[in-house]
Amino acid sequence: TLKAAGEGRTVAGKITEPTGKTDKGMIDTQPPRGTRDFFPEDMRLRNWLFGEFAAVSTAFGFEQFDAPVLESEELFVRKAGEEITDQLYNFEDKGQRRVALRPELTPSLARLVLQRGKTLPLPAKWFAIGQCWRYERMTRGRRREHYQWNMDIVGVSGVEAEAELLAAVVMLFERVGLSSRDVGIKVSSRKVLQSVMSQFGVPPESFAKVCVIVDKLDKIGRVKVESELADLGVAPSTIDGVLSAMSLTSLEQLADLLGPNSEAVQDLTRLFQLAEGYGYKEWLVFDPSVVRGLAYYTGVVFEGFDREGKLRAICGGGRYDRLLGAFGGDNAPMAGFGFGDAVIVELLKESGKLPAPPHRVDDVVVPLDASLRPAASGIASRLRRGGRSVDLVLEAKKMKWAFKHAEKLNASRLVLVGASEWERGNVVVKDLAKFEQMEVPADSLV
Ligand SMILES: Nc1ccc(Br)nc1
Repeated sequence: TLKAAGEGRTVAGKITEPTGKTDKGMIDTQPPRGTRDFFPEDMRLRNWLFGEFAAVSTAFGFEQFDAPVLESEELFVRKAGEEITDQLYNFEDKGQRRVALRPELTPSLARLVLQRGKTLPLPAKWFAIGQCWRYERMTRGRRREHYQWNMDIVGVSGVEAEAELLAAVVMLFERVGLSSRDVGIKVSSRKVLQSVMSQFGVPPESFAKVCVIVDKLDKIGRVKVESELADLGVAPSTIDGVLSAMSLTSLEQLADLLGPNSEAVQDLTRLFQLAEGYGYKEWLVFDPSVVRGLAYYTGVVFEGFDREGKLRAICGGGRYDRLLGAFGGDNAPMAGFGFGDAVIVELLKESGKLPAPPHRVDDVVVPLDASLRPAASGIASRLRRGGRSVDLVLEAKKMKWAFKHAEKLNASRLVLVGASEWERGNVVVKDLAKFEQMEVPADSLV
């Protein structure tokens, strides 16, 4: 007997062996810990969402790329204490190579850009939708994989690149039915932190680590942030300076703190001006507490959030002008974002905006007699070659069953191949939307 168990169904019986076989000799039908199966109904939703991702990227003239899920570990080894590298899904393969399942797509993008080198026409505007992995102790029971949509611009040093990327994020939100009342995008720049830290004499080499620690403020609280910064040798007075800068609420206040000529103020002022031109300024919120947790960001950073504050960041991104240099190449200005497939679905579900794309076909073709199967198959082939999706009934079925089957498949038409009509070279076509039935020459059917 099948019983529903957790998220999937298993044959009755307890798992008795390390291989996961039950005492009934059945394999464990659940996917590996932290991973998901996509049944057809899940796949239809995923295809819809990824279709929206790709449609936005295409609307912005971006080209799609991909790279292996499996990468050399060295691509992701960074010494800034990031969660993403602490949870790297890495291992040694049978050739004693240190490899890892990619936790993000940006280092792979950088590798491909370096591979093309000077032959890559700039600016390059690339997007990808790829599965990314982390290995987290299951104590927290979180997923170990998700799909991430990335858009990146290589070769544009001005915040025009970030403005374009933010426009793409806004377009996605609008296409899936969300407004600036539902979600917003917090925007800041790491140059804020950089300016404050240099005012307090913090050495530049600590910059990435300080950002990673400060990014955890919401998660671990001020006391722990202060102690981790103190472990880095950052004086309490500096911490006060950093944290007070992060509590500013306007660009005017930022200009008072850093001076109107600070790069952070100029970048952000320009960015908000550009947002006005695109018409999405009301989606943006200046929030200097946003630093993002990736070590390689160097400038503007941003993250999408639900205004009810119930969920984790929906997406995140920013400028990272020194990643190619970190890989031993010549630097080029780069900016991009990552947009996961999980939080957005949670948000749409909670807002009652999650679509449930149905399985449907255009036509159901059914031979009403075994001798008419070759004729029915020929009709199905011709309809398919003409671009229609056709469910050809593969077993001997009566008309009543075929009718119910066509309705279940949300078909537009039911094509009945019956002996008497076929003798006249005809078939019966039931239009299931208009509830009409016609006998038509088989050869005329398209
Ligand atoms: N980086 C990363 C990978 C996989 C998941 Br789930 N979350 C974050």
